[in-house]
Amino acid sequence: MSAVGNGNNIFWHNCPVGKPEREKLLNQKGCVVWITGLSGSGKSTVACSLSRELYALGKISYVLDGDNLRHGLNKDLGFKAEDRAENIRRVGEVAKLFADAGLICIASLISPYRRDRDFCRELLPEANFIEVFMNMPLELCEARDAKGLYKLARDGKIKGFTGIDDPYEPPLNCEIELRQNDGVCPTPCDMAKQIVTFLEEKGFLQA
Ligand SMILES: Nc1ncnc2c1ncn2[C@@H]1O[C@H](COP(=O)(O)OS(=O)(=O)O)[C@@H](OP(=O)(O)O)[C@H]1O
Ligand SMILES: Nc1ncnc2c1ncn2[C@@H]1O[C@H](COP(=O)(O)OP(=O)(O)O)[C@@H](O)[C@H]1O
Repeated sequence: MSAVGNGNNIFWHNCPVGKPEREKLLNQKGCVVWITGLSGSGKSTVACSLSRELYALGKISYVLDGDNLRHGLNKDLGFKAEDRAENIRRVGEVAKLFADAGLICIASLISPYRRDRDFCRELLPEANFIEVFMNMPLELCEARDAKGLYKLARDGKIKGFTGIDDPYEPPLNCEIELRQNDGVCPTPCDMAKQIVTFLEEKGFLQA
């Protein structure tokens, strides 16, 4: 046992069944696929499509969706920069546990601040954090406006809405960038397959 944490009386207890043993059972490697982008850029859709593609390949994944987590784990948080940072920190820690369990954890959150995303990257072993940038123009996201939130933000009925009157910092170091080709957005299935190809090439889909 070794002493860790902020307090003096906190100890880390090791378990003999570890990540490698679980990965061998599952025949995959645990990792975090972190999908970032504006509201309406297609994060949740790609996350679900990716989970389905992986399932078809016999690989176990779990989706942590920002909207869904705000119904429970993060229901006490709003959208101020500090709240968003705490939201991302918590999800990063949960994602780390899922990856340690051997799962392919797919986190889909706006996660607008580079610093917050980089914090989550640092939580994981090298190369186990795969940042996917949904690089869709604001105009496209706003035209979709699936939840009517852009309209409310434009009408001043929501303050601090990402992309309208709150910042979004695009990644500088992402592993995968998903974008339109000649003004056409690829299908969710095609984008999910692009991520699957990356995971295959990096060896995450075998123990
Ligand atoms: N002010 C403001 N700004 C941005 N988004 C807002 C806001 N208020 C509510 N919503 C809804 O909350 C969803 C984003 O939650 P996240 O947890 O992903 O946000 S963040 O990562 O903490 O920035 C987001 O869902 P997505 O559309 O799936 O991104 C919105 O539905
Ligand atoms: N590749 C795509 N092509 C066309 N429409 C899409 C695509 N991906 C998502 N959409 C649509 O855009 C809207 C927003 O998608 P969603 O996944 O909820 O985005 P986000 O999670 O980033 O807010 C939904 O109505 C969804 O059906």
